[in-house]
Amino acid sequence: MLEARNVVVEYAGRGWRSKGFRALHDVSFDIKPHETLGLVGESGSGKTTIGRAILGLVPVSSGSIRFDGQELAGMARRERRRLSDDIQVVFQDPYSSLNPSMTVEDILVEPLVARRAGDRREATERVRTLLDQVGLPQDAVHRLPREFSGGQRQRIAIARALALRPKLIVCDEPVSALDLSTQARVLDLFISIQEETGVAYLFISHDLAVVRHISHRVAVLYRGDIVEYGDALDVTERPEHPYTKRLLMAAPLPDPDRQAARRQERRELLASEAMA
Ligand SMILES: Nc1ncnc2c1ncn2[C@@H]1O[C@H](COP(=O)(O)OP(=O)(O)OP(=O)(O)O)[C@@H](O)[C@H]1O
Repeated sequence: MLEARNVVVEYAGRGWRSKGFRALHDVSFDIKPHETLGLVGESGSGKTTIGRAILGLVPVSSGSIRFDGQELAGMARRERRRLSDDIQVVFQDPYSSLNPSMTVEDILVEPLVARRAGDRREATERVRTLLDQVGLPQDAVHRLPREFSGGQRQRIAIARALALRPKLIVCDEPVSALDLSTQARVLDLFISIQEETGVAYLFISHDLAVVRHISHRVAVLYRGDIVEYGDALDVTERPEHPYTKRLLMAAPLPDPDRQAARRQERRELLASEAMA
């Protein structure tokens, strides 16, 4: 679905004497329909830059990013706007990514109205479905973002990203600002939404354990280059590149059997909560 080939991104220097900075050197990867590609690397390795290049927020200096066969690099703004129904984003900070003066209903209706996706009644119906999908109560519609916890706000941001039924969501550190138990619940929500809707994710995180939990495949980014790329378990359990080994040593992963058992327990808990 998305093919990035030999992508180079250079940020312009600030002063007339300062040189530009090459944030991505020669980056290639694919995202298949319905899959999660995890992108892991330390701060400054270029993860956000990859997300921004896909979203058209930074220009690609050379190389190609194709989405459903269409070239995104250098695409005109109007065409890009049409595509933005298909590619959505969830950012890290659930406190600044939602307009504080809009109710949840307005936040969720806005993308539908902007794209003329049905009339107001259909939009209201869609909002109900979205709230169900992200596990928020129906009475959330009349409340403001400040009335919700960080995890709940991230659920609102996820509902907004889902509103137009995108094919791909760029998730840029979407659980990093949350405490550990909320992280686990929001990650499971991402997984269950994918099972339900088939949406694909580019899931950006500095945390190898988070990336392993959610990803089918993983790309490891180091100073603007992908140094390791493959099946999530292979990359995270049997890394070949010294940098990935270092990442793993810095943050050892929990025992995979225990992790799988905990994932199953959480699924059962979520299912029983949904039944209740
Ligand atoms: N607008 C900009 N102008 C100049 N340099 C930039 C700009 N944005 C990012 N950079 C530089 O590009 C490199 C990659 O940044 P990027 O934000 O993509 O990294 P990251 O892996 O997402 O890091 P973090 O996890 O800290 O967000 C960094 O060295 C950063 O300083």
